[in-house]
Amino acid sequence: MNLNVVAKNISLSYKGVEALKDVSFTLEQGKTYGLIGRNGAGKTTLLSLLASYREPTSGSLFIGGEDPFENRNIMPHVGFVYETNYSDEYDPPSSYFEFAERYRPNFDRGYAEELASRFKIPLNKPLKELSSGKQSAFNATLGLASRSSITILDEVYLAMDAPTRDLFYKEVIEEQAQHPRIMILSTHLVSEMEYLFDHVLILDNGKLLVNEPFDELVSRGAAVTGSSKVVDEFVNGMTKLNSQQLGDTKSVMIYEKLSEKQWAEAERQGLQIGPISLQELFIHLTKEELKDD
Ligand SMILES: Nc1ncnc2c1ncn2[C@@H]1O[C@H](COP(=O)(O)OP(=O)(O)OP(=O)(O)O)[C@@H](O)[C@H]1O
Repeated sequence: MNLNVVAKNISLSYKGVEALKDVSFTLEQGKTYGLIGRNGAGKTTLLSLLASYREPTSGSLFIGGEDPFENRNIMPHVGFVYETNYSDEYDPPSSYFEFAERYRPNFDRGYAEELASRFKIPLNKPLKELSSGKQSAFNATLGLASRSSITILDEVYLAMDAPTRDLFYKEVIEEQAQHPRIMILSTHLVSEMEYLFDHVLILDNGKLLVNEPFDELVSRGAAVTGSSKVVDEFVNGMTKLNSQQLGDTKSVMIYEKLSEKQWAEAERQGLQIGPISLQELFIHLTKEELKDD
């Protein structure tokens, strides 16, 4: 079943709050998407549409060519896991696995138990008694082992410690190799997760600011460093994200695909051009006002 996602001009308003504004994108099987945005940018709102928890106020959303809302052909194939409050949950992980086995067509119980063992999650202890890190790892386990064609993980990694997150990232890569699907990872941990992303979506105040393959996006960011006057002349007319100066040395972050001619010109003028990370792009693209100095 080819369950690609096509979103066209989607907007969603809560009472008085326009959380998503005219957002369009497509998602393809086999790719891992990084969904990034500042607090309140609309990430969870967007994911709740994909999971059919809500309907858009306007625009259209298709999964596998069909409207997913209350659609029994589609919903079992969309797995949405997010930080859940288990403080009143007496059921143990094993009960959730039984439930998932019944309702998730691709759920792999053997893999879920293997992951639980690697994450050291006790299978028969009430969820309310697990530490928050183990609860997060349990959520990630459910998401990975469900092997849903559309697997959505909304910030489930925040409470995990660093070694557990590392284990989780390795599983994401391994799962995409063995059981390719659409994986959407919503996160604030941009710097440590960026190597997982094939494609990046950046939401900013409900608008889709970036919708690009990871490699293309980062190749458009660069830090130009050199003598202040030469740098200023070189970056004149380019989109500038940030600048720093120490004595006569200036470094300007640009958001621009440089041509071969520009690279050669930079070299001729003794300028250094270095890469910038997705995290830096994210910080500067979504700050309140772009600097223009
Ligand atoms: N149920 C709701 N009722 C009213 N407004 C809401 C509701 N849920 C979210 N919002 C508003 O919609 C906007 C987007 O919220 P959303 O939770 O989608 O952002 P987010 O990017 O997931 O944020 P965070 O990173 O803080 O989790 C915010 O302004 C938020 O206050």
